[in-house]
Amino acid sequence: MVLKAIVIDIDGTITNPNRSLDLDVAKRFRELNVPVVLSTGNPLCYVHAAAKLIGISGIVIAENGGVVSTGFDSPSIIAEGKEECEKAYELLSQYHDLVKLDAAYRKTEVVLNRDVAVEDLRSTLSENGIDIEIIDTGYAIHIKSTAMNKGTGLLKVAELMGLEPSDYLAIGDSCNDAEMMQVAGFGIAVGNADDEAKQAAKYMTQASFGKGTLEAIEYAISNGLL
Ligand SMILES: O=C(O)COP(=O)(O)O
Ligand SMILES: [Mg+2]
Repeated sequence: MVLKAIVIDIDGTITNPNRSLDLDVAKRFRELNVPVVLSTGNPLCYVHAAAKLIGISGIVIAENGGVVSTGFDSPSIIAEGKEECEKAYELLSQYHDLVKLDAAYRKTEVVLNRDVAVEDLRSTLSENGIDIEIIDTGYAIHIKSTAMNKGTGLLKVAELMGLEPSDYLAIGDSCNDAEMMQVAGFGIAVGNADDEAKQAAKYMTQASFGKGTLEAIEYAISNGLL
């Protein structure tokens, strides 16, 4: 066994196409003898509820690395940058019709409904000389600081768990998983993954969504990685 833990995305990776949790994945996590860390673009309350119900670690990565929780009942590490995201949002909303998501819960990002083209948002920002990242995960558009991502989140999580980032198997489906896969010891993209996630991964499963994750875990075990 080379790897000592799993860090894994939520939407598109442990879910079904309708965003419901794949129950076979939850069951499989409980049988594993390595810790499983959820890593998501969703806010902390969402991922903590998911982790508690699945029955896995309260150490999680939320808001694309902006928020790293040190446990269910312990304080979180919250990155700087919310203010610059709000400024970018104010500017963008002068040119585009935008709908904010989860605004009450977000500590580090501004997140938008996917009814606007990201390329148009990026053009508006660059025309106005604003250096901020805009990503589309397939589930939401995130206005985020360039200083944090799931890869920087994994560095913090590894430190909290007394492990190296290279000790983790990273599994994901989208552009926001790329840095985490690059920092981890081995990255697997599920079959429904976007091009950026596929490029960052060392292996891609045939199956998609939660079934892809089940395949990824079996691949890692049968190849002596887990
Ligand atoms: O928050 C999103 O946009 C997608 O969430 P995910 O990182 O769990 O896939
Ligand atoms: Mg995802």
